[in-house]
Amino acid sequence: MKTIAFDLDGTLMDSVPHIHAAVAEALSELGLPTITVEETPGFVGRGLPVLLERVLAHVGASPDRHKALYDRTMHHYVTTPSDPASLYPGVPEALETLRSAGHRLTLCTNKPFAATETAIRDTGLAPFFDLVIGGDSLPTRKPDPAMLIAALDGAAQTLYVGDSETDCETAQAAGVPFVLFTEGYRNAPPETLPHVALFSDWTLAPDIFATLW
Ligand SMILES: O=C(O)COP(=O)(O)O
Ligand SMILES: [Mg+2]
Repeated sequence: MKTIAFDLDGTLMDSVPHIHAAVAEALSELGLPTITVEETPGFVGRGLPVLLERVLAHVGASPDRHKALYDRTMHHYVTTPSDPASLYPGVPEALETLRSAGHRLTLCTNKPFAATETAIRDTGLAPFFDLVIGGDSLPTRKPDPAMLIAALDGAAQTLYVGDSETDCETAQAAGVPFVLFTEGYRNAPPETLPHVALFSDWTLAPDIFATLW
């Protein structure tokens, strides 16, 4: 049995439309300029507090608006349903195959825990995971390794599957083999991120992972 930890946004789910909707609604309520869907991936990856710091700087608003923006964004984040169609094709089938093979699956995401719970409930992913660590579950977030260490829970044989520089740095810091999903919200070319494997198609993931042990 292996323990495989997964990132969520940009790895299992194309969550940018959902994140954008929550942030844009909150910006509008606060009377601030908005952001586009196209700009949104550039803000994602280091958790919601950092995302909103980046958004405030981008729209030219004062950092003093951060708490109000955080509270309103969280409200929309947890009350706006996530669409199961936002899962990358083949994700539920791949997780099912990995579970059936006896592996333990966990989630290690910088998305706030409450928003993670609603997203995995709405998209039907919740039953696959033995453990969920969100971006506010611990005092630190990725790329600090503490979240990933907690998500792997002392397992001897592990993998971390993620889409971004943040995930790669986290895996390196934790000493965990990193598998890169290439279709998420990465800025740098794949070859610049150390990885034991990479893939772009979830239907191939279980077979690719099986070559790693
Ligand atoms: O919320 C974020 O900033 C990114 O979330 P992730 O860690 O699931 O990619
Ligand atoms: Mg991600």
